[in-house]
Amino acid sequence: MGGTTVSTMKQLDNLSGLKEGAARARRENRPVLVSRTAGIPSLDPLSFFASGARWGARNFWSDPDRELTLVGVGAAWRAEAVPMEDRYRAVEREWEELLANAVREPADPPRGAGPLLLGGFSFDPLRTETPLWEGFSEASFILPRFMLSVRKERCLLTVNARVEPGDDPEEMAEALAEEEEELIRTAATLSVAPSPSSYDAFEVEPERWKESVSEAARHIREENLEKVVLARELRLRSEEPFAAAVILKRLQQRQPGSFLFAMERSDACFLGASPERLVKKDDDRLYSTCLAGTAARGATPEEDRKRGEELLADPKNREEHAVVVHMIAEAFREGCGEVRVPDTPTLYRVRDVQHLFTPVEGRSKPDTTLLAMVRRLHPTPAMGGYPQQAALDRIRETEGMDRGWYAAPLGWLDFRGDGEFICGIRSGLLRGRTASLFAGCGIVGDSDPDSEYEETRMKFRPMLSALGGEGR
Ligand SMILES: C=C(O[C@H]1C=CC=C(C(=O)O)[C@@H]1O)C(=O)O
Ligand SMILES: [Mg+2]
Repeated sequence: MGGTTVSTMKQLDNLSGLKEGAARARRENRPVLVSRTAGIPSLDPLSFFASGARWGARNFWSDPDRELTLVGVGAAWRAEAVPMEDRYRAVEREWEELLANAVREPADPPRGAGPLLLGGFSFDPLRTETPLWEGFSEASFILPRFMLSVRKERCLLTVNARVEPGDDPEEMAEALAEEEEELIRTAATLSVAPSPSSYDAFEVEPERWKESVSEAARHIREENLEKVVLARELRLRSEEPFAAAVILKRLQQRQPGSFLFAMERSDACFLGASPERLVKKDDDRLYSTCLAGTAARGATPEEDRKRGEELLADPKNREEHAVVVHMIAEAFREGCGEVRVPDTPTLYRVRDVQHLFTPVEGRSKPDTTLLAMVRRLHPTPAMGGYPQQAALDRIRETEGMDRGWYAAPLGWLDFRGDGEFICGIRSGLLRGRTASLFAGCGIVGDSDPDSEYEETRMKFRPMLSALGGEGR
């Protein structure tokens, strides 16, 4: 089959939905979303991501088992919420409104395909905004123009378009078919190969950070605060611009067991390999994970096991962890029935560290939406502290940096209301030749500043290694 025939067929596919959408838009005198999903030959998600540079607004998402990978390119529609309103509800409402009169082909696309938003919220809508995070607003979700979904080796392409009253469906179908053809042709031939790169790194006020840890620990001993997470920043500069696709490739190779994410907003990209799920919704099932309490990996299997056992028995880390389990279990009991929480944590090991781990599950009550659960949970004591408000006040007072989207809820939400959000840790913000990496630690009453500092060093490693090429 020749190239012309293929693109003509695609155009026709798009056309029927777009015609229906255009008629509906005219009739109702408002924009209509037209979304078409179809199987395509196998494509490498990272090649698709790299090929999408021209369209911008790229979003990458992959779960820890690599069962589902989503790559969005370009924006057919955006939901952005202003700080003063309930940002979770605002995004939900705009999404529901857009979906209400949408045309879907097929009507019931498989999980992880069809109309789906990718994006995130900032950590703290009351933060003092700095230029560092320009483009990353308090809520920013994108419905991609083109989205590749890879699920159990199967590739699907979703094409989304917003049809305004008066738009010409034939013109739109032609433009979409041309872009789609270019995107897929480039992705099929391009391969993302990491080349060695180098950078200079400097720590932003490490001594001041240690002092803030001592001060926070004192507060916890003396006042009505149980735990607070304090983070710090590492700033890097390279000769060449940092390339998100290459860094994702290294993260993919080196960080099995972690979610991979990349979210591009204007000329910057926030990306990372986070082991921490905030909440996942699959029909009426809800899942969260409590991940808090950290130790190094061992150089040998015996040493690794020994460190894991010590972590499981360590009172300071168990306390850090227990506060998280208590809060997440509580939030689940409010939003769900049949909540299941194991009594004791186990270990979750990723390349550079091991954590205490407790999974939490429940069945959502009929009116419990995914974003309602995000609102209930964020920030958990693994990202903020406990009690929540007192911890946020302490962070604003002592951390002295704009967290932006670091440690914030990032994820996806589909047209059924299913989706998944993670906590945006083990992450960094790329902008041209500079990168800012972030890492934080749960501080409790007997936290020691030097060991917390060492813990942040370990937590920087996944990103440092991914930014710097082989052997780091
Ligand atoms: C806040 C971070 O980690 C959290 C997640 C797991 C373990 C943590 C800890 O042991 O302190 C932190 O609460 C980070 O990596 O930046
Ligand atoms: Mg810790």
